[in-house]
Amino acid sequence: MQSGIPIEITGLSKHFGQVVAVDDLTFTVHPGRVTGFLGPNGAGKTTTLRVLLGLVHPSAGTATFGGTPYAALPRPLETVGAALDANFHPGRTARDHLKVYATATGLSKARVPVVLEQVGMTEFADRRVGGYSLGMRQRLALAYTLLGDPGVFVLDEPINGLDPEGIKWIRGFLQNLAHEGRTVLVSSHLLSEVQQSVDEVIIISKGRLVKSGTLVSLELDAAPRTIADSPDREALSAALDEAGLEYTEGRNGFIVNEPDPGRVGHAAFLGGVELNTLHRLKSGLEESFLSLVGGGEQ
Ligand SMILES: Nc1ncnc2c1ncn2[C@@H]1O[C@H](COP(=O)(O)OP(=O)(O)OP(=O)(O)O)[C@@H](O)[C@H]1O
Repeated sequence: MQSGIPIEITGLSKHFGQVVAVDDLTFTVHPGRVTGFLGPNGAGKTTTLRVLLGLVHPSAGTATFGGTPYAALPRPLETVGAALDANFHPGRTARDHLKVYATATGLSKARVPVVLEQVGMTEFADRRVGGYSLGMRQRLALAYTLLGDPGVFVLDEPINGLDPEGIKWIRGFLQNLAHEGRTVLVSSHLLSEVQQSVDEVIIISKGRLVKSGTLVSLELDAAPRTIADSPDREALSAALDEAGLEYTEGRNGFIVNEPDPGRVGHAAFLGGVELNTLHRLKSGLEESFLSLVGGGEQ
C-alpha cells in the first residue's frame, strides 16, 4: 500500500466561457480521514475533481497531490484511485472489466480477485454488469480504484443511490481506508448522505469555499433554534414580537432564533397563546449546511 498524501487545492479557478464553475478555491484534504466534498448541484465539485485528475485545465491556480500534479505523478494509478462515474460495458462481467483495465494500465492481474473480495463482489464477479444494481456498479467502481492499492482516493458521489445497507457498508469501507492512513475525498450534494461517513467537510457553493473543518465544527456553527406553532398564528406572532424574539414563518410554524424552547413557551404563555408545537430544531447540521450553501438550492 502507498502512504496517504495530502490533496492540495490552491487558488483554483475554472471558467467555461462566461460560466465560473470554480472560483479561487483553496483547501487541503488530509490523510487518515474521510473528507466530504459537499455542495449543491452545480456548485463546482465535479469540475474541481476533474481538474485535480488532470482531465480539465484550470483557468488559474493548482491542484496537486502533495505538490505534484496528477499528470506528473510517476505512478499515478498506484498513487491515486479515482472514480468519477460508474459506467461500464453492460455485456462484460466485473472480473473481465477489472482484468482488461489491469492489463491496459500495467497493473498486476493478481490484484483482481483481491479487490473483488475487498468490495464484497466475489460472488457476483462473473455476472454481466448489465444486470447489476446501482449499488453493485458503485462497488465495481470502487474495485477499480483499489487495483493499484493507492494511498489517495477521489470518489465522485459514491454513495448516490445506495440503499441503507449499501450506505452502511460503504461507511465502514471508507473509514477502513482512512484508518490505514490513506487520504479519502468523497463528493456529495447531500450532507445527510455522507454525514455518518465523514470526519471532515469541505463545503462549496457557486464555485467558492464556504466552509472547511471537522463535521463537529459544522455542528457547532449551527445555532440551535426552536419551532413553535399555534392554531392562532397571528397571536403567536404578536407574543413573539412582544418578547423581542426573532423568527421566520415556515410551513410547520415559526422558526425562532432562540435555543431554549422554554423561553418561547413562556413568551406564548405571557401572550395567552395556545401552542400545538414547541420543540428544539433537531437537525442542526443540515440547517447549518443549507444556510452555508444558500438554502434549498439542492
Ligand atoms: N464542460 C462544461 N462546459 C460548460 N459549463 C460547464 C462544463 N462543466 C461544468 N460546467 C458548469 O460549471 C458549473 C459547475 O458544474 P459541476 O458539474 O462542477 O458542479 P457539481 O458541483 O459537480 O454539480 P453536480 O453535483 O450537479 O455534478 C455548472 O454551472 C455547470 O453547468
